[in-house]
Amino acid sequence: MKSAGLRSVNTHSKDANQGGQKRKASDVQDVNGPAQKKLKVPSRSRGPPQEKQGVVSGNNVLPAESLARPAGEPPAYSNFRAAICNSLEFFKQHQSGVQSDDKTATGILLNGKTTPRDILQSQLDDSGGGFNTDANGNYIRTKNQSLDCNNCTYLTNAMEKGQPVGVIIGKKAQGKGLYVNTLLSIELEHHFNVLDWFFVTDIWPEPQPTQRDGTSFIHYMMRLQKIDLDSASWWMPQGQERNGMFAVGQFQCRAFTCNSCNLSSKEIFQEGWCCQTMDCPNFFRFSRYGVDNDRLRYNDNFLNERAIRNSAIPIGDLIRDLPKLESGHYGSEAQYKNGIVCPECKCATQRKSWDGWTCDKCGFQLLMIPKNVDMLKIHEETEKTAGKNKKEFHLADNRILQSQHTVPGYEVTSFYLPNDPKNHDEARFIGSVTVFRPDKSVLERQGGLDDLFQEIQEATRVGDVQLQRRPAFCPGSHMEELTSHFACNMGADYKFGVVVKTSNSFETAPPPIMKALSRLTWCGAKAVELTTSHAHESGLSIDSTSMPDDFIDFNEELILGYFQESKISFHDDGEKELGPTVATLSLGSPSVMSFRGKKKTGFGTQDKAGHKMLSFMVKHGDAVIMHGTRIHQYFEHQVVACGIRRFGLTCRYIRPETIEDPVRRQLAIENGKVPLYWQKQAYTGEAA
Ligand SMILES: O=C(O)CCC(=O)C(=O)O
Repeated sequence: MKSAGLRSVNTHSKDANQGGQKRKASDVQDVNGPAQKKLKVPSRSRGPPQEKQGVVSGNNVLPAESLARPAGEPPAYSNFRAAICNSLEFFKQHQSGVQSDDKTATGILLNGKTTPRDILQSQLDDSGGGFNTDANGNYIRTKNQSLDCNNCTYLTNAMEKGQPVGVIIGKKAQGKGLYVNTLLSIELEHHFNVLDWFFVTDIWPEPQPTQRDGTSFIHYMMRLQKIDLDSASWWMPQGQERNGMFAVGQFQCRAFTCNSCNLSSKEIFQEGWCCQTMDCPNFFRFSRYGVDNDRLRYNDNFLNERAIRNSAIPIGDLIRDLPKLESGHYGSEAQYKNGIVCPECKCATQRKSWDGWTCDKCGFQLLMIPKNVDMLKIHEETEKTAGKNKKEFHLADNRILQSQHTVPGYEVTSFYLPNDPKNHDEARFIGSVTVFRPDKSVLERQGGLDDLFQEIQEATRVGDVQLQRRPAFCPGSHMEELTSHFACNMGADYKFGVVVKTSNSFETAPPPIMKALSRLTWCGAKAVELTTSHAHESGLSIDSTSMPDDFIDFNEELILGYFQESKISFHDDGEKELGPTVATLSLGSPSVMSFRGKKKTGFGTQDKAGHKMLSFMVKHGDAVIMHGTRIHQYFEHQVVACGIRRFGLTCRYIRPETIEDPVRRQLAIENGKVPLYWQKQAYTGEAA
């Protein structure tokens, strides 16, 4: 989708500096009790994107200085669309302009005029929407709009029910770095701004003014009226707060019945009455001769009439209360990943930090450190997930080969992933995925994996492991999206799609991180040994360049923390810096891991990835080892958490010789060294 918000802009703004200022201790609220630690905010996310503002007048763009100051402040705002969508109950659409619940609109986003006749006043919004883009990416109508389209259906249902609809106003790009809202002539300080609650009073079709290419299409328009007619509207220019405020009954718009279709239509245009029933022969025929459809103007009685909302649907809070940890909750249930509206400055802010929220604008902090989850809860979740995933391993492609290995304390299963069918004369298999499933004693004994889960939870609770959500898409732009999971990197730097910056070396890493590294190093080496010897013994045709016989010790660990409903979507670990083995230890809630062929390979198509070829449940304590660089060329994997608290600790080998910058290269070498103390207590498996 070509969208204004997708434009990438400079992040070093005036706001960014304000956002970075030091906070007083009194600004920190702690929903758990007294504050135990300060929140850590990813430095790049402190400031909203910089933008210039202006107003469009005819064909000219006037500078922001020519705009009036608004009469008040929006009840919530943000420069990031995702922050708005995450923080508000009534609007969660990251792409579309209409939010619905049970096919009824609950919120809309207006980015400016979508039809030439769109109007936004103090108590009224008359607008349309729904353009297509032509081959050059220009917004243009290419067909009549149908009342059956999703958004029309949601808005019609909202009109029939008298549903309160929250309205947000945004800005559109009008040139490089210049953003405007063509509906208002006020200076909008923020990119997305909540207006108020409205309700839909009318929906009608109208032929839109002729486009540049000479075409004109029918489009549905809607009229929304502010619910609270008594309060002044913040978006009016200063000094004009009360302009356009009318009472019910003060104006009345006439309606007439069409003598052809027998249906009533309002007299909405100054040019006179016309029938607004689409399939009526009199549709849009004015009794006056020579009315120019391109120059129609709405009738004042239509604009100024105030309707009564007849509905039992309660008007909710525009802004939700700050979250409180409910009793019986652990703090990583899905709702605690929602954003908040800062109580001090009203900036909508996402939860970026494992331990709470820090306002993007003023730095206000709200702590909510997740409580440790016990094993009983994890067992419950595991049983529930196992009930839904009847097969331990789901192989949906017979080109994958499965083998079983005998290892004391573990059930070990390997899957050999096939070569891309496009590579006709090469090896049959290019990589392996090996799952180590520990038995009860490996999990439960002292110092076992159950204990390790408690240790890692504790490390995140006290701040020894600081997990953060980072930008995953469109970093720095209004459409920036954060990862679903929280991450922290230890050892050598791992730079992938999402940059996880760190100075944590293995020297200073907390014990659970080093214990996980030690176990994964053993699992990684064992998986390589088992799969290569099995392949040789069985005469499997494998690509030994992709899956070398030798295992290289890991020098990096990425810790991912997952709340309920968190996931890591389909991706690969194919960075050129990486060694051939990637090993993940799963602690806590179960999850489902899936592999699918990438698009442009013989498993998918030119523009679509293939189906899921291999899926399996990953339980608490399982280690999954991927061995083979070409796995990441042909396949991608995803992991979906099925519970409230999961950690995925993934170790890799970063090849220092691939790091060009000598300082970073040396740092990677130093940070990735395993201290002697930990080398001496390396995990060596379970006794037979
Ligand atoms: O959390 C997990 O189990 C897997 C994480 C992963 O896929 C990755 O770090 O690339």
